[in-house]
Amino acid sequence: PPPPPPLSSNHKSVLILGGGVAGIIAARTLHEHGIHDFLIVEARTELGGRLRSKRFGADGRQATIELGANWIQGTQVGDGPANPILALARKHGLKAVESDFYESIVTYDETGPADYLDTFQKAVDSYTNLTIEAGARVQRQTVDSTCRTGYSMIGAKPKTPHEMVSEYYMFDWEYAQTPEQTSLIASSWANNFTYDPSEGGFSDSNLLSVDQRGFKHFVQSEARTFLSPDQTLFNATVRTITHLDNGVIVTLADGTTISSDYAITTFSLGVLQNDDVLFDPPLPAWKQEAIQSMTMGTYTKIFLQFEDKFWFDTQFALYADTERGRYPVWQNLDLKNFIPGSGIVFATVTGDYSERIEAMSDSEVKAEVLDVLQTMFPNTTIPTPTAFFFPRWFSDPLYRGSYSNWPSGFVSPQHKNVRANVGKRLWFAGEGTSQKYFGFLHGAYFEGLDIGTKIAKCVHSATCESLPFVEEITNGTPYLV
Ligand SMILES: Cc1cc2nc3c(=O)[nH]c(=O)nc-3n(C[C@H](O)[C@H](O)[C@H](O)COP(=O)(O)OP(=O)(O)OC[C@H]3O[C@@H](n4cnc5c(N)ncnc54)[C@H](O)[C@@H]3O)c2cc1C
Repeated sequence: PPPPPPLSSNHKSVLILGGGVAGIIAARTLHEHGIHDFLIVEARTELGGRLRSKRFGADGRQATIELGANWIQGTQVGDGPANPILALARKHGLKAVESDFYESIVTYDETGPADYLDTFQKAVDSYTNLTIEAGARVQRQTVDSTCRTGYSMIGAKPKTPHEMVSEYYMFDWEYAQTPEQTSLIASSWANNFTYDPSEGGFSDSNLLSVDQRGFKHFVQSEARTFLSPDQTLFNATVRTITHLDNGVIVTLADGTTISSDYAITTFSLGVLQNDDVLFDPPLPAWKQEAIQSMTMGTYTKIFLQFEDKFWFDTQFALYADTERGRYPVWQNLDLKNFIPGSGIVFATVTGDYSERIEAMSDSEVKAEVLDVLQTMFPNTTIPTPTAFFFPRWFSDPLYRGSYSNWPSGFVSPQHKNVRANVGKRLWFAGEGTSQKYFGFLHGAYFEGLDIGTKIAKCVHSATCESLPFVEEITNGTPYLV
C-alpha cells in the first residue's frame, strides 16, 4: 500500500489548487459548510485567475484594461434566473455598461469604410438558425457534427470577405475557434443555456466591465468577505500532485510539500493538457483521454492608445480582409460611459491567428495592426500609438489558451470524464468541467459551487460520493443534459 501522507503542520483538510473564480467559490462553499481548514494555492500574487486587468497607457493617461474576461455574458430577464456573476457584480458595485453587438457597429473592408450591414444581418440570422438546427438534433438524439457542417446544412456558405467576417463575428469571436473546430450540438448548448431564457438561459444581453478597479474587483471583494490571509498561499506554483487512497501531497516549484485529505485542481484544461502539472501516479487512461479530447481556444485582445481619437463612434467595427480572421473585430473604449478620453481602441484575433501573433515580436504585430488601421481609414495618416500591448494566453504556462471549447467528436461521456474525480481524494473544477457553461465565468462559478459542496459532504461524513465516469467509451451516447 502507498505510504500515508506525512503528518506535518503543512497538512490541510482541503487544498484548492488555483485561485480563479472556481477556486474562490469552492473556498466560499467550504467556508459556508463550516470547513475552514483549507488553503488556496495560487502561482500568481493575486486572486482572480483569468480575470486579469492591467493599467495601460502613456504616463499620466493610464486606464485599466481587461486582458482576460470582460463581459458578464447573459444577465437576467425580470425575476428569471440571474447569472451568478451578475449577482456578485451588483453586490460589489461593479461598473459595467451594456454592449450593443448588433446596432452599435460599423463595417470596413480593404477599401476603407464599406457598408455591408445587410450581409452582417444575414450572418446574425444564420447563427440563430444554426442553434435551431443543433437543438433539433438533440431532440432527435442524432449524432453530433461540426458547426461548419451545420452552417452548410442551413445554406450558409460564406465566400466573400464581407460574408466571412460577418460569420466570424457571430462565431469565432465567441468560441475562440472556427466552425470547423467546434461541435454543432455543444456550441448551441453554450449559446442557449446562457443567452436563451426559453432554454433556461439568463438573457441575451452582455455587460462589459469598465470598472477602473478591474473586472476582478467583484470576485476579489467577494473573497475578502470570508477568506483570512492564512487561507491563501501566493507565488506558489504546483509542480506535482501525488494522489493516494488516504490523501494528497502537493509539491511546489520551490520543493515545499503540502498534504491534505482532499484536493481540487482548478487549473485550465490547457495546463492539464500540457503536463505543466504532473500527477503521481499518472491519471488513468479514461481521464487523460478526456482531457486531451476537449480543446482550448485562444482569444487575444490587442490594445492601442493614441493621442487623439480618429476612429468610429460606435462600440464595434468589423474589418473584412481577404484572409479570414485577420484583425477582424475592433472595439472602441473611448466612449461616454466607457473610458472617455482614454484614446484606447483594440482589435481581437482568435484561434490559430492568436497562436500566429504570439510567435511574433510586439513590433511586428504592431506594424501589422497599424497597417490594417491605415487600410480602414485611408484618408487619415495613422499616428504612432502612445501605448501598445497584447497578452500571450496560449504560451502562458498558467493558462495555455483562453478558455475551453467543445470539438466535434468529443462525446458526452468524455466530458463526464473531464469532470469526474480520480479516486476519493482528487477532484476537478473550472470552466472546462461545466457541461452547460464551459468557457464562461459562470461555468467556473457553478463548478466551484458544486464540487465544493461535494467535498464538504466528504469531509463531514464517512461516505464520499464519487462522480460517475466511463472507463471505456465504446460508442457516443446521445447528447443529453
Ligand atoms: C481573453 C479571455 C476573454 C474571456 N472573456 C470572457 C468573458 O467576457 N466572459 C466570460 O464569462 N468568460 C470569459 N473568459 C473565460 C473566463 O475568464 C474563464 O472561464 C474563467 O475565468 C475561468 O475560471 P477558472 O477558475 O476555471 O480558471 P482560472 O481563472 O484559470 O483559475 C485557475 C488558477 O490557477 C492558477 N494556476 C495555473 N497553474 C498553476 C500552477 N501550476 N500552480 C498554481 N497555480 C496555478 C492560475 O494562475 C489561475 O489563477 C475569458 C477568458 C479569456 C482568457
